[in-house]
Amino acid sequence: MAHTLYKAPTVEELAADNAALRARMAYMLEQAECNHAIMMRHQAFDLEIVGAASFPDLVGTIFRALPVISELQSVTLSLVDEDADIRTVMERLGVDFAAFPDLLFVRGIGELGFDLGTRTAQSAAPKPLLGMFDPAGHTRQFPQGPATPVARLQSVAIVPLLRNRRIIGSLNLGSADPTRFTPSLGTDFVEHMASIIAICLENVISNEMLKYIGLTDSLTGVYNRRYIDRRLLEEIGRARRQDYDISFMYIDIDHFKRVNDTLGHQGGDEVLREVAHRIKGELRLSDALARFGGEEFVVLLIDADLDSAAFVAERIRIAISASMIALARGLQVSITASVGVASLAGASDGAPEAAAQELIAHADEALYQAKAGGRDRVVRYSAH
Ligand SMILES: Nc1nc2c(ncn2[C@@H]2O[C@H](COP(=O)(O)OP(=O)(O)OP(=O)(O)O)[C@@H](O)[C@H]2O)c(=O)[nH]1
Repeated sequence: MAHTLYKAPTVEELAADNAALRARMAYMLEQAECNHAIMMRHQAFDLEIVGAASFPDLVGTIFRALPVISELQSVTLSLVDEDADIRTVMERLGVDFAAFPDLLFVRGIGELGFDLGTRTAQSAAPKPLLGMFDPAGHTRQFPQGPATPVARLQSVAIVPLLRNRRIIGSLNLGSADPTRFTPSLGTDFVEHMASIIAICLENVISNEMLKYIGLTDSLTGVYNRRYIDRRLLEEIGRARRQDYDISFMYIDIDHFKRVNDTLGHQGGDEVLREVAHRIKGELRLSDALARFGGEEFVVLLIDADLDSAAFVAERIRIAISASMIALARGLQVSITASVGVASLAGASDGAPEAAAQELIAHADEALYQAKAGGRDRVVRYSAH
């Protein structure tokens, strides 16, 4: 009978095994700690983006934090903005897109790079595209620029941003590690991250849209009274702190009732839109134009005393009356406007709310005098 001889390991062998096991355990522990740290960083990131109060706040956080916590060389976002509504509204709300070179807009989902086939509302959502970076094929997601060192990218993940199966854009992740994103890799993690980003994006975009709608006049697209009331208080505070003057003007179309009576309400609306356009053409970017309702426009001029405001008012009056306004049905109409101007220097030094009311009342009084004096003129407020 053959015996298998069992040879007891030597003490040295046991010690070596032991050391190898310990090293392996230490490595696994280190990996677990590392994964835990990554998870915690991602949780903190999720919390931060969920708490973002505005669109610039959200995209700023994504571009600042995601490359760091995910150890990526490039993170960009492509947003579907078919009619450029998102871009227009954000610009109107003061978002500086130059600060976000990694924020990209596309006109349709076809431009995102996913294989959509004949996509219907019932189609399955597209999956993330993981693979080697292709300098020719990925220029749309990773445009060359100082902020996006494309040359160093080796592998990329293009992850769809989905809201209720609707594709709102893509999250584009670029790594210098060729093995970071490979087609065989699981996509649960990046899909989860993209779903949180998509929810946050949709939320802030709808909030900004609501903010915009709440502060603008739907007929002419200029600001409304709520905006001016708020802005005036801020500007009065700033003007007093920095010791400059601000002015306010009321612009009222003359005999607008006649315009409406002869051209109809729709014709009147067209005139209002064109007048808003002409006034805007005479203003600086820092000035604010609003419709206070009816045929009354107001302008808030920053860093302008009564003299310069009256000068601008005269330019506006001429721009309104200088040429006929062409209407959709081939008709033309000639109109004039009366303007009342007042400045903060002419108001008392009370609380900003009282000063704002006084400034508006002074401009209104000057407007009344312009109407009483024969219309088509500018009158500056002066205390009697
Ligand atoms: N088309 C149009 N008309 C409006 C709108 N809001 C107010 N109006 C009209 O504006 C006219 C204002 O008329 P009035 O306040 O009597 O003044 P006016 O005819 O402009 O005369 P003066 O201001 O004294 O020169 C009215 O006919 C309103 O119906 C609007 O949103 N669209």
